[in-house]
Amino acid sequence: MYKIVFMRHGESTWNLENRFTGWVDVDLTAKGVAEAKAAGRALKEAGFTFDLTYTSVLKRAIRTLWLALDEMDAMYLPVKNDWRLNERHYGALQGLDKGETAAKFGDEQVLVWRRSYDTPPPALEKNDDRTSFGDPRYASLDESQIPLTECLKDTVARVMPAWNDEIAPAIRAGKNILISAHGNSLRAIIKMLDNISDADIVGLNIPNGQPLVYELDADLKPIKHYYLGDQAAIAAAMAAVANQGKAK
Ligand SMILES: O=C(O)[C@@H](CO)OP(=O)(O)O
Repeated sequence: MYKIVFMRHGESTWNLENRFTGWVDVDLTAKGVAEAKAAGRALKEAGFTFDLTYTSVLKRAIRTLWLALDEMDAMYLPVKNDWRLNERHYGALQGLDKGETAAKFGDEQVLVWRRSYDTPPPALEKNDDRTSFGDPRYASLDESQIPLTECLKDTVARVMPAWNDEIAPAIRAGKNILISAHGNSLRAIIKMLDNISDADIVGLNIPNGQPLVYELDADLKPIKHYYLGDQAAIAAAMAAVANQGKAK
């Protein structure tokens, strides 16, 4: 039996402001820092140890990982930064207020943009200042790999090669792995692992800064999964994420 732990970053400044974030590189709030440290303590207290860690190239996930590792006294662990674990690109919605967007376009439309499997948000224009073209962290990528928007299906298509080519072989080699990533890049991995239908994935919301443990069989099929920590608080945090896209 294998185990892997996933963790969404702690609260970011744009989570607090309720803005669509995607590939924008915002940092953690003080609450996000506290969540990341608490996640590290929870992992340590539950006896988890790791050999290898993965995160995105966005600082909210990277800092969450660093803070959690510090709490575990495990900052020596290798950290692999992979752009393919980035948040889903939110296209022209990046920077907009989620509640205001719902008031303008309706809760239903915003739910489709936030959670549907194959309907992307409106795309950025190529000459929009908000594109990631020219950002040095993506210098090794072909321009065609840098999204202007993404639906979850697109995110699955970029995350899965990272899973299949890097992470799954490391799990099979017996490495204990911690992944610090994002709400929608984790939804992409979980959809694939649990074989969640395109319809049911709409209802899956991931809370900030809560370690999510997956136990996997020899074929890397999930046996069970559970969040560490206070289950009522986690359920409330998931419901709060679901409600972020509603007009007040
Ligand atoms: O804004 C985003 O990039 C994501 C995660 O914070 O939000 P949502 O939950 O609306 O997909």
